[in-house]
Amino acid sequence: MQISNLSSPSLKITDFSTLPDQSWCIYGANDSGIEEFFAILTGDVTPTAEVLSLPEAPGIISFKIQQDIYENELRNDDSDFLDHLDPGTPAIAFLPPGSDRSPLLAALAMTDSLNEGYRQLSSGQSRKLILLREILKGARHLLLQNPYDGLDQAGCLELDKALAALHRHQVQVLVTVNNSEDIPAWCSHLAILHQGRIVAQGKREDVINQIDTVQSAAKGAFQAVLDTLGVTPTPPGNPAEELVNLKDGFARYGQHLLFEHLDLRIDTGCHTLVTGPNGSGKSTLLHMITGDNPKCYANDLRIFGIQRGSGESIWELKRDMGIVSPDLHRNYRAPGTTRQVVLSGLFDSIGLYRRPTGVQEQRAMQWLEWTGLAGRASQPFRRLSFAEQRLVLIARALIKLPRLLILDEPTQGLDGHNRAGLLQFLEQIAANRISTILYVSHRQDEYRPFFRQHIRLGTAGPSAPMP
Ligand SMILES: Nc1ncnc2c1ncn2[C@@H]1O[C@H](COP(=O)(O)OP(=O)(O)OP(=O)(O)O)[C@@H](O)[C@H]1O
Repeated sequence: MQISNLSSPSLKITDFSTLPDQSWCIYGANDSGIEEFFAILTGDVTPTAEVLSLPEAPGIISFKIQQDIYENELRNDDSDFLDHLDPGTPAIAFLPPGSDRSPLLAALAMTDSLNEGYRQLSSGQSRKLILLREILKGARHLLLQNPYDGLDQAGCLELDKALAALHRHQVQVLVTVNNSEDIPAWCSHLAILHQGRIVAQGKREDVINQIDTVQSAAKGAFQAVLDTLGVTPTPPGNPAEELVNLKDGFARYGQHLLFEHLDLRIDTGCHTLVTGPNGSGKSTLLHMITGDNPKCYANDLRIFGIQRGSGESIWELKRDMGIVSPDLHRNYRAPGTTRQVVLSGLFDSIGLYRRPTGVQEQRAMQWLEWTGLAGRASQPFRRLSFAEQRLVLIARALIKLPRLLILDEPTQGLDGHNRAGLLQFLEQIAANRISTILYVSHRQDEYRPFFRQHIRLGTAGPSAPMP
């Protein structure tokens, strides 16, 4: 691969080249131009450049490819013409013939999911499936965008082993990452992208020390400040109210039991962390609480003191919730501007169908400033990068500072500064007793002290108070 004198709206790259025996990691913050750089490498964006020699027929993993597959599956959904839900293309059909014998399937815990339809896979499982597809098809070049995002810890380790083995077998692997902790040990070379330029490149051991300097010069886009919102903290002595109460809860699809005997009670201030391997039922549990999964009716579940299935309106319950999830992100496909997406959080809609007040407009602009996106307020949301879209969806959930904030892997695709910014803001929310937070993450550095209980799915003994 060779790039010389490349110029694009957000990148100026004088020289970048790789050799066949090298595997590269490109590290950059969300605003470094790294998403555009990846799109250039995959041929999705064509910049002006003196030399642009890119790998032929590479295997590609990216947020865009995952979204394209999902949207294609939606287009082919035949549920309306069948007497049952169309599960979509079975996972096995995405893999090259003979893949079912690959040990990597078991290593990534995907053997039991091969007959499930693509849309039934959990977000981590669908990412693993596309990773498997690209790895097993035997491409000589792999281009992977944030490959560890959304994978459970065991999955990250197994993927790391597989990529290290591919590197040893002369497959040229290039990964881009937004978090320095994700820089893999097996990559032989490292480049750092900062403000649209490659500021360091070379052997991993020669460049890694420069990460700290670049990180301290950067600052994340997410800069929300609770004080300026003018919200009154809830007095400490206020009695706690019951927000969620699930008794002896269970979730099952056919023969596949996700969890059972789960007691989950969340009162105001009882910020709750939910963890567990990919496919253990975290999103299913959260969808039961948000009313987006019919399993809530089969369970003894009270939300805000109201028994589910008692004729209540889900929209009334949603009024007190703010939600971010991989599922919301991939389904936020309604046309609209960035500003309209933030405003839609006030009405719990996908798309904006009501006229907001002047105060609401101002508040949305305030949130766009806090996410570094005020300049893109009038641009179509779908044209933003994945990380920018994620920041907008976070703003959409936070704009109404709801009683219950449901954040399912909210930091996917975000860099360290943005993750830290969001978690600091959540800390402020918790300290001022504004919202109660229900949070899912695979990243251990997000397991902050403000969480009061920890629900572990997919392991013995599902629930425990935080140590
Ligand atoms: N409609 C459905 N029909 C059959 N199985 C389903 C359906 N929806 C989800 N599943 C299965 O339920 C399991 C749990 O999915 P869920 O999304 O809750 O997992 P998760 O713990 O959130 O995973 P991840 O960490 O990857 O996001 C998965 O194995 C998934 O394939």
